[in-house]
Amino acid sequence: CIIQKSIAHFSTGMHPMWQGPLVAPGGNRQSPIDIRVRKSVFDPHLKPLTPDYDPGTCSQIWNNGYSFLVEYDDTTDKSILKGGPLEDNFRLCQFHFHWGESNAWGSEHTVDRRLFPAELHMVHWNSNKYRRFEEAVMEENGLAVIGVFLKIGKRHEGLQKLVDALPAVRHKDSVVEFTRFDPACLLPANIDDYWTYAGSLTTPPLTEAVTWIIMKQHIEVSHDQLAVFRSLLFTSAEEEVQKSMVNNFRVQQPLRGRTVRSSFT
Ligand SMILES: NS(=O)(=O)c1ccc(C(=O)N[C@@H](c2ccccc2)c2cnnn2CC(=O)NCCCS)cc1
Ligand SMILES: [Zn+2]
Repeated sequence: CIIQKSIAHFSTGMHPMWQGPLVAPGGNRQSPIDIRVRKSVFDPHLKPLTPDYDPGTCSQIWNNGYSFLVEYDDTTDKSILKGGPLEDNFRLCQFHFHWGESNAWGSEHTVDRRLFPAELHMVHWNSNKYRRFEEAVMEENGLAVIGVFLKIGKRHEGLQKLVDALPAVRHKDSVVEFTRFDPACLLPANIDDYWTYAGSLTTPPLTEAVTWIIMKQHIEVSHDQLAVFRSLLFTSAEEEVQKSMVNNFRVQQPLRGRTVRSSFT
């Protein structure tokens, strides 16, 4: 999902644009949200998630001035997500993270108000119904995003290859080739236990196109690995004032009567 750089440029003027409009105009399914565990409803019809990713489709890392995106070639159905709450085939186009300046906060979603130091988003679009990402992102059932919470603990061996590449994309709009990375290594051991709800992109255009699938089990990364995320910059090499890329998360949004379903009791 190599998104035309122009979109990223167009939207940079509105720093800190993440906070963006607090709620999209007329939005009643905005993200992120606080997941109230006792209010979630067990749905026995939810199937296990069946991601099937081909590391060969990994292409590059791009610092787009809000996060760093690891992008995948999504011109074929080589890296797809099926099952869970999804009726169709969803193609992986990119993954990225949100994190804080300290380990005390950084995630976008919370579980019973509990914050995590960071959150991984794996972004997929509905390739049964749409021909490309840009179409799907405007449609109600266009996207599926897997959210995984990160906790500080032991070093994540699979993540290290990505961490080592980050200094090459320190500044906004920098891109570096990045291949043969298997995104499945970032998923927790148990992907059968998740919450799912209808929501939106958490950065502009905030479109209400996302089926969110939030993993109950977190992954662990080391303090030093997360510190490298914080060494990235929101700003481009030309700008004289450099701003650390931290706290790139959106404030929580009202549930507006939505039900959060769980795949587990
Ligand atoms: N945080 S999240 O998982 O909810 C999330 C997932 C995907 C996108 C996204 O793909 N947005 C791009 C887009 C391009 C075309 C139409 C609409 C949206 C865009 C807009 N300006 N830059 N981009 C590039 C981009 O990928 N931004 C994601 C930032 C990391 S949160 C945004 C948020
Ligand atoms: Zn995100």
